[in-house]
Amino acid sequence: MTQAIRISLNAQRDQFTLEADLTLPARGITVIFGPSGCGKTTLLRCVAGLQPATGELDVNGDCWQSDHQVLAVHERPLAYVFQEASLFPHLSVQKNLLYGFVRIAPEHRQIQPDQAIQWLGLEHLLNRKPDQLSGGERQRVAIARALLTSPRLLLMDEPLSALDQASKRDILPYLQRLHDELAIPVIYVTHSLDELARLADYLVLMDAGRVLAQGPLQEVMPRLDLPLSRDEDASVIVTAVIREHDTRWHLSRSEFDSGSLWVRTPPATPPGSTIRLRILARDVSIALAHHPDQSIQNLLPATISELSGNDHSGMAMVRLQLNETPLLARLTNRAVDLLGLEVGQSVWVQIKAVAIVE
Ligand SMILES: Nc1ncnc2c1ncn2[C@@H]1O[C@H](COP(=O)(O)OP(=O)(O)OP(=O)(O)O)[C@@H](O)[C@H]1O
Repeated sequence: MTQAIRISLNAQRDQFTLEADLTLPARGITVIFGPSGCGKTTLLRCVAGLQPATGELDVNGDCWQSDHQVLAVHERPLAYVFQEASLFPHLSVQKNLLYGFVRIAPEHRQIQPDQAIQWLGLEHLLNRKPDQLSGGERQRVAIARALLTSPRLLLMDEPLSALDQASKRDILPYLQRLHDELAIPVIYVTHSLDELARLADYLVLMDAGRVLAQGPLQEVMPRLDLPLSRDEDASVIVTAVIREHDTRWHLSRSEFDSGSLWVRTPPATPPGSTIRLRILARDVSIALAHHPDQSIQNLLPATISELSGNDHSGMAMVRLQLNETPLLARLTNRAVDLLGLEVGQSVWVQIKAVAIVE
């Protein structure tokens, strides 16, 4: 049995055509990213069976759609979380949570209420009614309720977009927890590069109804041929392990495939903890020689693997390899010229800031 999500769906609505050919991992969070109107919601709706599409859909070995059969919406074991939580207003949080759960046969229940309540931090909210919750709390209840239906696939369509910045910040750690704890695959639509950087294991970039690129986050983000690398916040994601703390300066040494980086000590991360780092292209600078000043931190040897100038903006993007790990650096075209940078050259990169995103 193939453990993957195979989506090969075409749909047409008025002038808009969706052509999606995707193979997504059997578990983890796949983020669908692209400009407004590119078809992200249409894709989710076709997967859910809410919108007619032709083609094939196979979810971890179960056929949901083929030339011979098309499962109706209610026959697809999935859950859908929308921008606005649609909870039953007259039921308490607890009753909202149990609504779907009790309708699942006990032998098909993959997640127990206590587990979902703990993951989403709902213990103190169980007796409240939805109108006594904040927007972020309502959305956490909606996610827990969706999980308790034990879906084979969880679809999330911009679940944070209706929330203010503070509520988004509060809810993200709960979503991040789902990476490790949840065996159910998630397809997550967002406009936000920040959510993408924090949540995605696998990334699908869409444009005008088509798939521009798909692959593991670490492979897609550094690609210079894709629009993400031209974004003001272009960045790469690096997974690292905390090795030691410098308690005097509140810094920690984190080790990744290709070296070490000092980062601000994240809370509750004993040595051995895995963290996800986001390194923005604008925070990376390039030097031709090792600087003798030992106080400079996060200076690493690298090789230039690709260069792309942009005459219009005057800025260039440089792709570098630190052994196994790709990195992006945004420089002015003038700096590229002054330094005489070219592909294959060995240089030093200084990483001026590293954000811990998980
Ligand atoms: N009910 C509808 N009838 C006709 N066309 C529609 C309908 N809903 C959406 N569309 C069109 O389908 C295209 C894709 O829309 P969709 O909502 O899937 O995009 P999206 O990427 O999710 O956008 P956004 O990020 O703005 O939510 C758009 O061109 C849109 O105008």
